[in-house]
Amino acid sequence: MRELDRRTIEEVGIPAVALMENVGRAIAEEVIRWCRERRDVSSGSRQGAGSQSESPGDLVPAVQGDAALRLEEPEREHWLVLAGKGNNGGDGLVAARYLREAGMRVTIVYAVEPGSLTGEAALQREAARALGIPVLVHGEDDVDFTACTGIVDALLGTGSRGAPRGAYAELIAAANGSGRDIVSADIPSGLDADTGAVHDPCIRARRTVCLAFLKRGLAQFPGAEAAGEIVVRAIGIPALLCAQQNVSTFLLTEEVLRTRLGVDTARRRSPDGHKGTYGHVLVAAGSLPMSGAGLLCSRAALRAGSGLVTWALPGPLLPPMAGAAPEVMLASATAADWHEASAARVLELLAGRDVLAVGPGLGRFEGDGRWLRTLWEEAACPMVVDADALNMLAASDDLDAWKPRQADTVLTPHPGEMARLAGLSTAEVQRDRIRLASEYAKAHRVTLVLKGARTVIATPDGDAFVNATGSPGMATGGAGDVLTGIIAGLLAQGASGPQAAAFGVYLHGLAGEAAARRRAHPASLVAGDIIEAL
Ligand SMILES: NC(=O)C1=CN([C@@H]2O[C@H](COP(=O)(O)OP(=O)(O)OC[C@H]3O[C@@H](n4cnc5c(N)ncnc54)[C@H](OP(=O)(O)O)[C@@H]3O)[C@@H](O)[C@H]2O)[C@@H](O)CC1
Ligand SMILES: [K+]
Repeated sequence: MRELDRRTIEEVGIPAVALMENVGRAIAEEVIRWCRERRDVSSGSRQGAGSQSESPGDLVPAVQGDAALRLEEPEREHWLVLAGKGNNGGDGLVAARYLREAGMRVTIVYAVEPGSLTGEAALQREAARALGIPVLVHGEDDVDFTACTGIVDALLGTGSRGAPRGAYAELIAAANGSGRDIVSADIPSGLDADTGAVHDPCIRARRTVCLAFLKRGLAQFPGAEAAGEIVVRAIGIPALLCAQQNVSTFLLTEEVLRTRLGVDTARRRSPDGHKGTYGHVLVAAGSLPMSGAGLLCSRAALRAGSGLVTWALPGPLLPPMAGAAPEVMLASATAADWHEASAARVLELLAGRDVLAVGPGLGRFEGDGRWLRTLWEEAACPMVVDADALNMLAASDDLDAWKPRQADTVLTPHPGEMARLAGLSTAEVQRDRIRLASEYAKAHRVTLVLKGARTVIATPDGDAFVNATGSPGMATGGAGDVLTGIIAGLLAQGASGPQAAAFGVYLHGLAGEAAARRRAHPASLVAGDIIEAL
């Protein structure tokens, strides 16, 4: 983003102050829209909008036009604009001007002595002064947060480094403690825009007006939560430059699925297709205490469209599982529990089948690292590796010594499994999910699905996709087994590893949302509901 700003100003010649004017106006429009929605909600004329949002991090569409700056009885509003010394502060000063023009009461609160503002921010300081907008300076004047109806946070933007210091930290804490609604300019001050890490303190915004493009830190938790609703507003960066910029991180939308990944999201089935047209998944999963994992995975593969699914499982599980899902074929992979030599039988069962999904509910057993290595090296088809199979991978000394796989490989770790794979703590994994997933995927030539709210899909070529579909109700046992089945089902129909992983995660989330809507409360969602909602 900073490079695009720079090129717009230096190479195209659009002055920084012109961009800042667009930015400040966009922020003012979104503040006014916030005021309107808040009034609608409190008067009961509209429900579920604006301040009623229960989904922090949701992207909401922008509304523009001349009417966007009109508010009835604007004098009922008194907003404080907290301004830092950099360009983010300058954005806030422009917004203050537009809000004042709209008839609202506005007070600028400088974090630093206003004389220390430089560049475009200093120009805006003079414009605000010329218009007589009231000013307070932190440290010199008392700032009464209880006297305002809302706060614009223009303290720190993409130029911020580390935890907010001094006056910035004090103003952030006071703003959060005021209980007033906060609208942030670009990012909530105190957020790391790259990783989504939330410093102490960090603004807790109701709405964030993100400029030009969604910043990675807003697409990831906990950053998404600090941002509240997110509105992305154009600021005048030419499309030509955007196209030239080598962007490799994307929010996963249907458009991105189509254009960046080449997924045909509206694909029809051919009228003369038959079950063999749509592939055959072999699921190697399940053990006595966790047989359901294999069942969920197999059923999900069918619901995702795989023509046939065979579930390879320990022989003693066959009788109880027969009839549990009549559409799934069962095959005995071993006479008793899983053991090292049963890998050969799984390979045998793979003959004539198109995809291997391995891991859900397997448990750990003697020689399981060698068991997995045999499948990894010998299975010539695409493979999804999940759950205990990931732990086997993590426990094996050196993945790089294994024979490289000839077909696509998709790994689907949750943060704990990722931590074991990467030799880090779970907290370290969560601190910078996109970077970590990308590095692992590139280094090991796999597609990596790092699960959790805002799942990251990283491809061997270095692209990363952040998924925004899903429901908190999906935090339930078996949801991961369902995802593995969906991805395997898509692979069976000819999708590549990155296509199947990204489209699979996207669909899994949509199905979870649909399933959650059918319940009175998302907490009662169970994994099987996701399969039924597909
Ligand atoms: N480029 C453009 O033309 C456009 C940019 N735009 C806008 O500009 C924003 C980026 O602006 P920016 O680069 O001026 O940095 P910004 O975030 O305002 O603050 C940096 C200042 O804060 C300070 N500081 C840093 N860390 C700190 C900390 N932890 N705790 C305390 N202080 C800290 C640091 O001061 P220092 O410590 O270095 O003296 C520095 O002076 C961007 O997000 C968008 O809103 C748009 O208008 C479009 C056009
Ligand atoms: K900000």
